[in-house]
Order: sequence, then structure tokens, then C-alpha cells
Amino acid sequence: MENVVELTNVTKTFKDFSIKNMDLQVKQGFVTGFIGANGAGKSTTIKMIMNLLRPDAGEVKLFGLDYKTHEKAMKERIGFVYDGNVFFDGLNLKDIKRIVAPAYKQWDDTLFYRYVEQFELPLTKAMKTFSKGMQMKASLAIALSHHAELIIMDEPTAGLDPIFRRELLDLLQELMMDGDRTIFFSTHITTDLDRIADYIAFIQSGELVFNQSIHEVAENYALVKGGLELLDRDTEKAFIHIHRAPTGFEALADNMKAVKSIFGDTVVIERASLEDIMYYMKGGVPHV
Ligand SMILES: Nc1ncnc2c1ncn2[C@@H]1O[C@H](COP(=O)(O)OP(=O)(O)OP(=O)(O)O)[C@@H](O)[C@H]1O
Repeated sequence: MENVVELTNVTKTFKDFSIKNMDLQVKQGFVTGFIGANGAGKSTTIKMIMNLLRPDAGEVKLFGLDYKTHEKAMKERIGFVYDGNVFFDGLNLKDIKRIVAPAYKQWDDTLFYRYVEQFELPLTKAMKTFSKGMQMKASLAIALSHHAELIIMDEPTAGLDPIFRRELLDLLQELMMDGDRTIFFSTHITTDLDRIADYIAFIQSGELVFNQSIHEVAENYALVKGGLELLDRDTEKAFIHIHRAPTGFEALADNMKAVKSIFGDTVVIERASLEDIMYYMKGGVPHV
């Protein structure tokens, strides 16, 4: 299976934060959701994938190509959607289109106007007056109008109302019908991922905890509840995090089979949701 994005040993250090030796692969033809708490390093990673930020060390490759020698060809193949008003003050969508379109060999005016109509976007209104949702739609219309093979989105659903969020997810699903396309997007809203993601990449404190198919996550991760008497130095090793209360423990495990063989039916085992996983790992990546 081909990887469209390949980060190898990528390191980036800021004063109080660093991405450490990150290896990340994004598979072609699938939707990968990139999750992690506030400040985990999602935007920093995406900026490095987009060459908006240079890693201190390591390698970033897209479509097997390197930004040093193929930046223009690579950017042609990416549709990038980001949060916030990135459009120049006073310009309307028509002006923006006129500026952006010539940059792409595969720009498709018909497609652009179709999305403008579908998203009900005004063409001649200053974009600084657009609501957050409208700005996101405008950014998306532009990103989708040059037949990008790889769509990268930083928090596309943040701040959107539930109706447009759903419409956006439906649209992304529609885009995936076209076999080879790849979508990589960061989000806090883990329920978005149940609907469309094939893979989940989870980052915590600058480290990639896992990058697994949504089925693997569902099969492997479990919430386990039981009496405190079941915990000892050996059995505790089955868990990533344990929360103890006077009435018993609740713990997160990443190997449901192992838990079943250790504890049998003395504990209650439930599938862990992505939110459970993020919650229990919030203290950092445990190294057990
Ligand atoms: N240019 C910078 N200089 C210094 N620190 C930075 C810079 N950019 C990001 N950081 C720090 O890196 C950490 C990770 O930030 P990043 O924006 O990548 O997180 P995130 O996972 O996208 O968070 P959120 O979900 O809140 O958007 C934060 O602690 C942030 O303050």
C-alpha cells in the first residue's frame, strides 16, 4: 500500500515544546483523522507536512517527493484547508479566485462555481465579513477546485454548526468515491471520525502514540473495570493508565485479548471510545 505522506524521524523543537522523532505515514485512498489534545502538536505537524515550517531534523516526503526539489509540483497536488481568516482584507471570493486559479494547472472553474453554489457563498461580498463557517466553506471550495489528490485540513469542523459539520463530512465521503484521493485532517471532535475515518493517528505531547485503522483501535483498546483486589504488580502491566477509586478501578488497555486472558470474566471489559483513549492518556505517553 502506497503512502502519500511519509514523515521519517521528524523533529521540531520550540522553547517549551517539541515533536520528537516522528514517523508518520498517511495511506493513499483513505481518510486519516489526526487527533490529540490542545497543544499536542497537530498544527505543527501539519505545517511541516505543508512546508510552512521546516523540521530541525528528519525527512518529509509527499507522493515520494521532497520539497527541496519538487515544491511546486507537490503543492499542485494538495488541497489545503485551514482555520481562520487567511484571506486578504477587502477582497471578495471572485477576486481570490482570480489570484489563486492561475497557480494551478488543473484549476477547474466549473467545479469552483459548483461548490460556490452548493455552499451558498456570495461571490462579491468582502470575505472579511464572512462568518467562520463561510470562511471554512470558501477555503474548502478553493482547495477542492484544482483536483487535488491529497486534501489536508487543520480542524475543518471546529466552530461549525452541527448541520454544516454533517454536510462537510458527507461531502468528504463523496470525494472519497473517487478511488485514489487521500484525506488527512486534524480534529478535536472524535465523533466526526466514527463517520468517515479509516485510520486514526493519535498524537500526545509531540509523540505519535499510534496510527491504526479504526477497526484495529476498536479491537485493541478497552476500558476495564474491576475490584482493586485484582490489581498487583503483574496484572497492572496490562494497562496503560489506571484510575483507582474506593469502589474499584477503571483502566485503559491497548491489548484487549491480553486483558481477557489475564482477568477472564472477573472484570467488565468495554470498547474504549477515542474520547476515552484521549482522556486516559492526557497525562502524556506512558512508557511501561
Ligand atoms: N512558532 C512557535 N513558537 C513557539 N512555540 C510554538 C510555536 N508554534 C507552536 N508552538 C507550541 O507548540 C505546541 C503545539 O502547538 P500546536 O499548535 O501544534 O498544537 P495543536 O495540537 O494543533 O493544538 P490545538 O488543538 O490547540 O490547536 C504548543 O505548546 C504551542 O504553544
